[in-house]
Amino acid sequence: MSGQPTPMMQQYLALKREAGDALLFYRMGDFFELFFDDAKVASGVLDIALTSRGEHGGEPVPMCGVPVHAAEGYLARLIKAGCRVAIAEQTETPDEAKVRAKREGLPSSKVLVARDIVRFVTAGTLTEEALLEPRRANLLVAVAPVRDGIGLAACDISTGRMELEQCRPEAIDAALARLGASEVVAPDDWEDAPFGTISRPRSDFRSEEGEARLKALHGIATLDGLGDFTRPMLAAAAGLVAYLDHAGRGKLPFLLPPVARSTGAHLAMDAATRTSLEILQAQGGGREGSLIACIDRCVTGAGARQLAEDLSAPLADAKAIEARLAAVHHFHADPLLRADLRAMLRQAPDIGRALGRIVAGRGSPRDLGQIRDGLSEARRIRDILQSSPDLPELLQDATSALGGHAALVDHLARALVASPPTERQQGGFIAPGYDHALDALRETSGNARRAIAALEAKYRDETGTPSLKIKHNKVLGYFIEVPAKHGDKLMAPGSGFSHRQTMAGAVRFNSLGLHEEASRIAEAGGHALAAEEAHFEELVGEIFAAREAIAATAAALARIDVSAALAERAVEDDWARPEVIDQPCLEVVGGRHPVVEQALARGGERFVANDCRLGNDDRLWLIGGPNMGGKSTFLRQNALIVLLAQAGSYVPASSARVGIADRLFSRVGASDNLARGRSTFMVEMVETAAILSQATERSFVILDEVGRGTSTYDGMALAWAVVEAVHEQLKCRCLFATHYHELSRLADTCDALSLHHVRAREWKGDLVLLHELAGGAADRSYGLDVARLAGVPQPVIKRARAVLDKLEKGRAETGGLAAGLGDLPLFAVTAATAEAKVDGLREALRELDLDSLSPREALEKLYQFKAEANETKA
Ligand SMILES: Nc1ncnc2c1ncn2[C@@H]1O[C@H](COP(=O)(O)OP(=O)(O)OP(=O)(O)O)[C@@H](O)[C@H]1O
Repeated sequence: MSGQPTPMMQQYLALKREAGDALLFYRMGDFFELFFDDAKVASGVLDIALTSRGEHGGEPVPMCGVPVHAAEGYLARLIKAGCRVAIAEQTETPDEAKVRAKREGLPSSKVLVARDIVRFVTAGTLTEEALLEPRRANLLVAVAPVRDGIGLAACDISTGRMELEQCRPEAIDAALARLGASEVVAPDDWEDAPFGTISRPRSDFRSEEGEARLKALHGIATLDGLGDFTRPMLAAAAGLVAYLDHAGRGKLPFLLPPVARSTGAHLAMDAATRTSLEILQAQGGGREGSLIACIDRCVTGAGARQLAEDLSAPLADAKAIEARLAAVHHFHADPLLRADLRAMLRQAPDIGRALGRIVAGRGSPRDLGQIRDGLSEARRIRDILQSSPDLPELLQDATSALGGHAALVDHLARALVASPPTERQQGGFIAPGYDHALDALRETSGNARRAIAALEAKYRDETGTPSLKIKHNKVLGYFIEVPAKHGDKLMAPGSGFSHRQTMAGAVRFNSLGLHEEASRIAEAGGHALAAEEAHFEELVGEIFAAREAIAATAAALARIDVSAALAERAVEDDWARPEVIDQPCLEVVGGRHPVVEQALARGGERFVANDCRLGNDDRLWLIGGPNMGGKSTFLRQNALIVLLAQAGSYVPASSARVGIADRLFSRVGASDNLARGRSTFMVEMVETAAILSQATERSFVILDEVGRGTSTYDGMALAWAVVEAVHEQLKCRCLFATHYHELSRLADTCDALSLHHVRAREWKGDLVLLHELAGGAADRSYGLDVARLAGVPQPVIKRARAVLDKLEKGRAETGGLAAGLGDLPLFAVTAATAEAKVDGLREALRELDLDSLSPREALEKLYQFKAEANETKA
């Protein structure tokens, strides 16, 4: 049909306009249907059939659908694929629609069931257990770039946690990388929005609005008691709450009072550093092979989420780090306590997320049961912690947050059955003995059920039909069924049975007795359900009232789990407690790379431990040696040791003194990380530029073969200049791995730079890589030997050897690539001297009294200045 769209289509199109770019799930009976482009996208992602239904504008309308009962699984796949979904439910039943039609004077055949969007399902606004990963936080972040900075508001609505912070425009990428949000929203006029950001109207991001919403949300007159919130932070909070309001269609999820995250409280790492150190994700994209996969021994999902956060945002404050280390030490020193605690934690359900669902109005009886079990487990944990002597402060604080729920636990324990169901519509979750009226109703329906069973036996006897059965289905309710061949007996007038339905092989009947018992069941069942529903609401209300204390208990359990898990990990591979100090040093004895060590152990190989000693007078190590010799591994293991120590963990070393770093940078020379749209060398240079502009004297930098992505001369020249800049200007701790032997000359001019190499040995003509770090420059690079090890054919190796001999001969004769570089003054020094000379000239000009000069003197002065200026240029 073309021309005027049908009423249904009109309703659909109006809802779709509201849904915007979200896919519209349009409820029709037992299905959610999708139309037009939505249907094409969804059928592609979900791999379900694309059909069509009717016409619109003369064209068939593409359509696909998913059954309502299985919608969660489909939603999960759509969200994972980056889609957002608007759920349009029927907001009245067909009967209600008919009544309405009558009231409005419409023919009942014309009336359409009313529908409305009840919720937007987006990656950042999930609470369903099935859609969330248990060991990963699910963050929604709002970014508010305003005049005095950029505000960020982050929340995990599955647990209610909310944080506000402010950063400078150049630090926004690093902040977003740290948060790793599932969804980012920002004002539509923000030009630097990263790809995938959801645009929202600028008017949503007003700081006054943010302040007002937060006050109203937490019922407080001023935010002063919560922390110091700046204007950009409040603007971001406004944007966040407005988006949640939009997604929940006016129903806000669980939000705890916000915490202000202060800049400088954490070790800053940008996105490239995180990727290169493979903290939460390996280069391949998965968790396998990452740092967290290697160290995570948490026994609860909440603990794993906390650990991921600790590793994403290590601390920069010695006291706070020490507090965490003391907690790990406590469990490290007491294996029995650790084992007991971990066994208990394993039993504890994820109360943080159960609470999130309950407060968001999506809780189930099972969630209530989880709160009951989690809180009572928390009390048992509190008891054993309280009896442990010399509890460090962090654990004392956590312990005190575990209790205080006695009345609630007691109430839940009395009210609920042992394992409450996930569905509340069918009832059956309130324990017997809790409500006598409910027990009586249940007894009535139980009696009636027994009476029905008795009726079945009685009718079999009376009719002489042993195959007679009393059955139940949704449409008919209770009925009597006999095989078709016995149907006539019951059809006979005066039999007491009334015919209801004839099927292919059976006939169905009703009887007065059955009808009476069925009515008793239905009535008692209805009342029982209503009673259970009322109890459910009451219990939810109680939990809601205690939400902040329950969230604090959940956070305390997570912290305890992390501390015990880090202790467990430290014991496994004999890690050491680092000494954390406020000086720019790094002294590691017997350091190891946890991920490489684990991989080697699987193949029965041993990792060779290495030391690292960086301090004020030796802060830049230039590391050479053969390919595959272990340079990258050494660089990274030291960066990971700094990161782990500042996150409050023991470290893979025999001992470590770690001077707190303000920023950590890790750069790997071009050739990896393709698929980024920029040439690899360009990426390398952009990243190097970032280090040169951002690192401070307190930073720790690892640079791995910077310059290798371009021609030898260009690459070496850049590497040279970068090393000089790090040494002369940044003055930070730095490990620099390179294949350019020529750079070793820098040791002559840079006094805080020292040379090191990974050792290799030739044994019976074969190359043996020792993976051992030694002082001094590498003797040669062994590139051809490694190529031979890798299986490059012998003739090619032979030819390469001949070419190499020629090149080396040339080098010996001419002084090589770096000939003449020895006389090159340091660039920073050159720049500084030139600057001083220009200043001198300026000074001389200023002091010159022009009126007292003769023309000849003036000319002489001019010549003199010109000569000095020429000198400066040189
Ligand atoms: N300390 C060590 N002990 C044992 N094996 C090691 C050690 N360090 C590295 N290895 C092994 O050597 C391999 C290569 O190490 P790595 O990538 O660090 O070398 P590289 O010197 O950076 O090489 P290239 O110059 O080719 O990049 C590792 O994958 C690991 O298997």
